[in-house]
Amino acid sequence: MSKQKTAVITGGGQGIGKGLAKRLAKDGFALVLSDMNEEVLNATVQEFKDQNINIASYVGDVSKPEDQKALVQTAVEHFGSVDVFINNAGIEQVAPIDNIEPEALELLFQINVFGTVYGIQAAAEQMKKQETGGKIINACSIAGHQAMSMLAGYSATKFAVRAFTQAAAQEYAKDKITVNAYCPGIVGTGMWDRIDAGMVDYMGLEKGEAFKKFAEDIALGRTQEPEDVANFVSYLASSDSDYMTGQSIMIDGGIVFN
Ligand SMILES: NC(=O)C1=CN([C@@H]2O[C@H](COP(=O)(O)OP(=O)(O)OC[C@H]3O[C@@H](n4cnc5c(N)ncnc54)[C@H](O)[C@@H]3O)[C@@H](O)[C@H]2O)C=CC1
Ligand SMILES: CC(=O)C(C)=O
Repeated sequence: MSKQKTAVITGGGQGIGKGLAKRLAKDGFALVLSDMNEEVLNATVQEFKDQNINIASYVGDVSKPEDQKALVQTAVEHFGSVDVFINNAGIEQVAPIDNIEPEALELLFQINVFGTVYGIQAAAEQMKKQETGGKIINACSIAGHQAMSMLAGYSATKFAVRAFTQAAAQEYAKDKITVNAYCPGIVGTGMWDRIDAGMVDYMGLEKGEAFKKFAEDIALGRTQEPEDVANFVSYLASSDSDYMTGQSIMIDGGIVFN
C-alpha cells in the first residue's frame, strides 16, 4: 500500500480553508491545519478527529517565516512528508484609496504576500529534500485578475500572489514541484461578512446589500460555497494536475472572463 500523502493548509480553521480540509480528507490526505486563531483551529481539528481523520495542527502567523518553517516541521514530525502545501490564509481591507492607512496596507502585504512567500519557501525546502516533488497551491482571487474598487490594497496583494505563483512555478519545475493558484469569486465566509460591513460604512449601503449587489454579477446566479473552491483545489492537489504549473485559475461562477 502506498504511503498516505500529507496536505498542509494555512488559515484552515474556518471558511475556505476548512472547506479545503474537508475535501482533501475525503480525497485521502492526512491533514495539517494552521491558523492564528487558536480557538477556531482547535474546534475544527476536534471535528476532524471525531471523524477519525489523521490530523495535526499548528497555531501560527503566516507572516512570520519561523512559524511557516515550524508548520512544515510539524507536518514532517507527524506524517513524514509535505506533499501539498496550501497558502490559504489571507485578510481583506475595505477602503477607498484616499483612506488607505500605511499600517493597514503594510499588514495586508505582510499576511497576503509575505506570508505566501514564506509558505512557498518553507514548503519548497522540504519538498526538495523529499525528492518526490510536491504541489504548492496559493489563494489568489478574481481580484488578482481584475482589481476591485474599495479593495485596491487587497487586489494588489492578489496580483502579487499571481506573480509569485508564476515565478515559483518556473524556479521549482526542476524539483518536480508545481505551483498554482485558485481564484474564487464571492464566497460567503467571514471575510465577505467583513467586506459587506466595510461597504456599509463607506458606501452608505444596508447590511447584506453589498454582498447581494456583487452576487448579481455572477453568471451562474448564486454566490459561492467553500465546497465549490474545494472541488477545484482537489484537482490541483491530485496527480491529474501534474502537467499544470504557474496558473491562477478563476473558479468564480462566471464573474471575470479572461
Ligand atoms: N471569501 C471570499 O469571497 C474570497 C476569499 N479569497 C481568499 O481565500 C482565502 C481564505 O478566505 P476566507 O476563508 O474567505 O477567509 P476567512 O477570513 O473566512 O478565513 C481566513 C482564516 O485565515 C486565518 N488567518 C488570517 N490571518 C492569518 C495569519 N496571519 N496567519 C495565520 N492564519 C491567518 C484566520 O484566522 C481565518 O481562520 C484568503 O486568502 C482570501 O483572500 C479569495 C477570493 C474570494
Ligand atoms: C474577497 C475576494 O477576494 C473577493 C473577490 O471578493
